[in-house]
Amino acid sequence: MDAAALWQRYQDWLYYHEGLGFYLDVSRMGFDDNFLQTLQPKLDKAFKDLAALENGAIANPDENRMVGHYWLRDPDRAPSPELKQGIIDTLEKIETFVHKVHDGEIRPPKAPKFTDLLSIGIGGSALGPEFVAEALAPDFPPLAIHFIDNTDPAGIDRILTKIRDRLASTLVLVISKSGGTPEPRNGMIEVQNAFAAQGLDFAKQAIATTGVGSNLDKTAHSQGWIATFPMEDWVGGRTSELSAVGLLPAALQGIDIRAMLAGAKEMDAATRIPDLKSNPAALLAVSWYYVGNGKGEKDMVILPYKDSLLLFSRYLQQLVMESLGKEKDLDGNNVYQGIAVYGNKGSTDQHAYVQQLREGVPNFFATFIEVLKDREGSSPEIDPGITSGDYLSGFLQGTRKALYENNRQSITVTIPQVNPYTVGALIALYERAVSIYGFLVNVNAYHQPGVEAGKKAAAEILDLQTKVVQLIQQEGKPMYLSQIAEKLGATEDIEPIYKIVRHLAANDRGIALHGNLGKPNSLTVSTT
Ligand SMILES: O=P(O)(O)OC[C@H]1O[C@](O)(CO)[C@@H](O)[C@@H]1O
Repeated sequence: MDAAALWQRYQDWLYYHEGLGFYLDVSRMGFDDNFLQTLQPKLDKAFKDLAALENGAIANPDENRMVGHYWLRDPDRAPSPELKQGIIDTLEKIETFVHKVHDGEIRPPKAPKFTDLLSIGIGGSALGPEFVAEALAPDFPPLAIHFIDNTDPAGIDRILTKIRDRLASTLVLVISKSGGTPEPRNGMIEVQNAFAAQGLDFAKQAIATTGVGSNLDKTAHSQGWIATFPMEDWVGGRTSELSAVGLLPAALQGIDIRAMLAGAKEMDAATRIPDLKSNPAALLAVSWYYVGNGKGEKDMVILPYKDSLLLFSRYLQQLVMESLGKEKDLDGNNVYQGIAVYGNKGSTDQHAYVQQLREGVPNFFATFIEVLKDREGSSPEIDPGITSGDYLSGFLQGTRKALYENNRQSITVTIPQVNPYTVGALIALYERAVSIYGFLVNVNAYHQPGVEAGKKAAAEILDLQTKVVQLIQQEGKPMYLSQIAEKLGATEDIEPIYKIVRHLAANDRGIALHGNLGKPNSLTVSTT
């Protein structure tokens, strides 16, 4: 396309939302009218399905659940007065609680005020709060946030070491919808140990956000934690950032959560319009469908040109991949759907992987996130008439152009600045784009059956470990791996047994390996 035609296409397809100061440019995606006409019936159905979802349909049939994250920012849309009141009450509870913490009315037993917030959670119970903290936390927040989002002992130590002198003034927030996920449970127990070691009363410094009646909820109540906040059955983990999961830690850090909700509500209204050109979420979903043939054939590379949006791609990775990455469609056919998401930030990535994007395997499309405002206040000139922000803006334009010239397609999302209002809007935009795309490809975007297989296998490994250790202790003499496997009636598990004992031996856990470490069959295993 020559420059004039491209400029025309840019203007024809440019979406602008005045209230949000938000632009979406899909002109560098190659769809044509023919494609759009063919897709229109599916898109019309997706709009209808989405309207039904918002009205309280069981949009997650496998789990027999409603999907209600859109009600969180517009409680009037909740399908019953009770649900509406629940949303309003939780928001008020969060605000009252946060006010009291900031004022020192709710305070730790051995310090005048809480200074730090330690958030323990994983997946949807971590990625949203992490993204928002990185994007929006003030430089000197009332409570400085730290995250434990794994069961990595060294990672836990790193955080606990960082805050060890302020543990007495640290508020611990355990987030888990199910209240039974191993990683946050392990993190919680390790943090409880750290509190005990300093003679601190964990319960007097702990709060939880979890499903009502979950194990975590019961623990928090029986131990007398300061407070618990509900996570509703109809909010999925990966769409929970604008529920208590994300709002509570955000508010504790001094972030304006009402503005986040208002931005999301505004974007929800814009993305509810059943017309492609007037609906930025539909424009995204249709672009994704086009570029990947409705089968996720191209990866989504997220390139925000703003340091504070660094974690947006990690956040989107779960939102998109856990929602869309499905073996079966809603009719039970094997479809192996999904869109792979990765990214980091520009212009940093230009010096990492943009080389491959421009010239290598063309298996992706890029999404540039552009922020118009460079910084608060004025910028010094780096070259005559040129600032650092001009460079950043120039690099974005340059990379977009260079990719296009080599037939690499891209979308550009433009926001006026990074603030609670625009971040709320971005979250809502992608939540709804995922909903629409899910309907376009006919998958249940709200369950995650594939995660269960790995969890189950891990639990079996831990059971096997207990048996292996008991056997080695009982035998009291070195044994070959094959002997262990045979005695346990687990000959098929010889490889996991080897990995278990190798891990224990590396961690002074009373197990030793003898023989050639490079030849597992030669090894004998004993107690130390
Ligand atoms: O909040 P929970 O129940 O601890 O779950 C954490 C995460 O685990 C998953 O269930 C599976 O990865 C996610 O969907 C969820 O966000």
